[in-house]
This record gives sequence, C-alpha cells and structure tokens, in this order.
Amino acid sequence: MSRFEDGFAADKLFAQGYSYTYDDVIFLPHYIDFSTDAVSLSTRFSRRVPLSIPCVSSPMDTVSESHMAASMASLGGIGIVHYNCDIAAQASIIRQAKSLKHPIASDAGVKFPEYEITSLDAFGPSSFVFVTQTGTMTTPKLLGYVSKSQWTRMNYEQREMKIYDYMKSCDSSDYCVPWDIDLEKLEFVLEDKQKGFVVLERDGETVNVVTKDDIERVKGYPKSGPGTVGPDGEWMVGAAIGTRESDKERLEHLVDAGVNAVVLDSSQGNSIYQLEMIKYVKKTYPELDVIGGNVVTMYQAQNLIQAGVDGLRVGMGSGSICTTQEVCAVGRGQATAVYKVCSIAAQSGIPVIADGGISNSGHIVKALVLGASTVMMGSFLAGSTEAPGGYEYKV
Ligand SMILES: NC(=O)C1=CN([C@@H]2O[C@H](COP(=O)(O)OP(=O)(O)OC[C@H]3O[C@@H](n4cnc5c(N)ncnc54)[C@H](O)[C@@H]3O)[C@@H](O)[C@H]2O)C=CC1
Ligand SMILES: O=c1[nH]c(=O)c2[nH+]cn([C@@H]3O[C@H](COP(=O)(O)O)[C@@H](O)[C@H]3O)c2[nH]1
Ligand SMILES: [K+]
Repeated sequence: MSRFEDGFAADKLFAQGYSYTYDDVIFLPHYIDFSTDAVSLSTRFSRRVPLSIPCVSSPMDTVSESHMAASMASLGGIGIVHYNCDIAAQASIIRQAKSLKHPIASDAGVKFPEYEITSLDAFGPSSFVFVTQTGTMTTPKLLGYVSKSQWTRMNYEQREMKIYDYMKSCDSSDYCVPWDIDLEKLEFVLEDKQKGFVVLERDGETVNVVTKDDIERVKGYPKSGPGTVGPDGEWMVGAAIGTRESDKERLEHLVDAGVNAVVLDSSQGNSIYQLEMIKYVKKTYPELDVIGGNVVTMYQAQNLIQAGVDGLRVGMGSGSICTTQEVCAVGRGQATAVYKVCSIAAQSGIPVIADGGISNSGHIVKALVLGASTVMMGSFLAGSTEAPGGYEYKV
C-alpha cells in the first residue's frame, strides 16, 4: 500500500499515468501529536550537501548570481549559479558569493564612470551613488562615489559632467574593512568612521559596499538559522554546467573558485552526453557532488543513478516560463514526476530536487510530501528584493 491512506492510493492513481501538477493534488488532514517547533526542515540537497531549509534557487540568469547564492546559503538553502555567461564570469560570481558573508544588497545607486547624474533619482533611497566599471556591484573594483550632499551643491554645468570627472575616491583604509567582519562590528565601524558607508574588501578586491541605511534596514529583520557553510567556513555555492567538452574546462575553473556541487543543466538528462559527464566528474573530482537531470521517469532516473549521480533534478515542462513541452512535445505532470522518481531514488538514498512550478508554500509542502528532498525555484525568486529570512538580494 502506498504512503497515502483513505483511498488516495497514489500508486494506483499515478500508475495510470495521470499527469498531475501540484494544483491537482491535495492531501487530507490527519492527526497532530507534535508542536510546530518540533518540526525540522533539515534535508539534503545532494549526497554530501546538507541544508537546514529545503530551498534551492534555480540556475537562471534572472535568478542566481552572487547575491542570491549568498542569501540562499545564509538562510540555510543553496543557490545554483547559472552558466549563461563565460567561464571567468561564472567563477568570479562563485568567488564573490562565498565572500558575501553579509549578503546585503545595498540600495545605493551603482553607475558606470561615463554616467551623468541629472536628477536625484540616480541615488535611489540612498545618500550615495557608487561607481564601478560595469555599473553593477559584481565587479572587483570600486572606482569612487558621489554623495547626495555633494551633488546637490553642484551647479547645472557641473552636473553635465561625467561622474568620473567629479567622483571622490574611496580606496583608502578610511573606508575599507575586511570582508568577514561581524555585522555588529560593522555597525560600530560605520559609526566610528563617520563616512556613511564602508567598503568590504577581500584580497584587494571589492566584495560589497554597505551604507548606514542598509544596516538599519537589515538589523530589523528576523535572524535566520544556521547558514549552509562548507568545510572552508564559507557559504556553500552550487553551479550549473552543460555536457559538452568545453564544460570540462568550465568545471575546472569552478572547482578552483570553490564550488560545492555541480548541476548538469539539461532539459532531458537521460542522454549519453550526461552519462559521460557524470562519470567524468566522479572520476576527476570524486568528492564533488554532481546532480543529474532533468528527469521525470523512473527509467531516466535509474540510468543516472547507475552512472553515479549524487542527486537528481526532476521536472520537464514544469517551469512557469518553461517551453520544453511545447518545443520537444515531451514532459510529465510535476506531481507525478516527483512521486515516481522519488520512489526509485529512495532505494539508493539519492536526494531529489523538485524543479519548477513552485509558486507558493503549498507547492513546497506537496513536493516534499511526494518525496522530494528540496524544491528548486525560478520565477518565484526572480526579481525578488526580500528573502524570507531577512536578507535582501538582487537578482
Ligand atoms: N524543466 C525544464 O524543462 C528544463 C529546462 N532547462 C533549460 O533548458 C536549457 C538548455 O537545456 P538543453 O537544451 O537540454 O541543453 P543541453 O545542452 O543539455 O542540450 C542541448 C542539445 O545539445 C545536445 N548535446 C548536449 N551535450 C552534447 C554533446 N556533448 N555532444 C553533442 N550534443 C550534445 C543535447 O542532446 C541537446 O540536443 C537549460 O540551460 C535550462 O535553462 C533545463 C532544465 C530543465
Ligand atoms: O524549457 C525551459 N526553458 C527555459 O528557458 C527555462 N528556464 C528555466 N527553466 C526551467 O524552469 C525551472 C524554473 O521554473 P519556475 O520558474 O516555475 O520555478 C528552472 O529551474 C528550469 O528547470 C526553463 N525551461
Ligand atoms: K539556463
């Protein structure tokens, strides 16, 4: 008899190949004999990666870069950095994520050197605009800053200049603090330096900038549980790669950057290409967890388990922006896929990631009850500015 009672015999229902999405499935209430704080959400992302919450951010360029990956780890989950970028960029995103001990996404404006500040909008809610080569915070060098008070004192001609011509430098030790400073100490240093912001630096590279307003904002958030910390004492970070020859070189750079698990990012994982890549990763980096997928049937799953995967990612056509079912004419209802793959993965103790179609906490519960160890989210996180545990992240 399956795990379900009262006539909802999942085996029978799912066995008939019903294609169920999470919204077609609901569970009956049963009996409670425990308190809510007796519930532990701790789980495993893959064989060697434990998590304290069952949440994973998807390897999509609109979802997982350094701030998201650091935030997910700080909350007890994990982020999977996308590979929709060149090898050096993906490696540096991983390095920066591991250095973002405080993944505070400052609300200060960040602009490139040629930008002209024509209105206060450039500052956003903050009192500063910071200048980097690319106009984003994911570059290792802060070129300078402009304060709102300085800008408001400038006349019209001056305001037509490029930021580069009048920004102030901030690479002196007056502004810089070590990347792994404690949050409480950070607050004290901000008071003491009277500069309004500090630059978090690691090995001469800018990791982040934190302003006084940022500290006030983050201080008020509920403290999150133990983060997902690796043996190196830093956040654990995952990354996606493909299954081509060039992905072997990519993987080497990601391992150098300290990646803790690698996800083979294919819409259909049961291919000779993926089986070869799984064997290559296990032979070359035996301690590095490799997650295969995506799969939706027991047959696909069995092949990847035999090849040596440390985790399976389930979902085809389940993503809210997913086009796989349209373009490939294959796929399966997510609830059925999760239930079926989990029934075979459990026999080998392989954790399953339910990937896609998660847009509320009910979906998370359903995926976990159907047997998944974690859920992977894309659109639900894309563009978010508030993490559940109180850290903000930019996507
Ligand atoms: N839920 C879903 O439907 C999912 C969709 N995706 C998305 O789709 C994107 C791309 O997925 P795919 O197109 O499946 O990527 P892919 O790179 O795995 O496959 C693309 C094509 O290249 C072929 N290929 C792969 N490795 C090869 C090799 N070594 N030699 C020769 N041919 C090879 C594959 O057979 C396939 O025809 C992913 O990055 C992801 O964003 C990914 C996972 C799940
Ligand atoms: O066929 C696809 N083309 C795409 O461009 C694409 N982007 C994301 N994905 C997959 O959907 C998952 C995210 O789904 P949600 O947004 O529902 O969380 C992701 O985790 C992926 O598995 C894609 N599938
Ligand atoms: K992708």
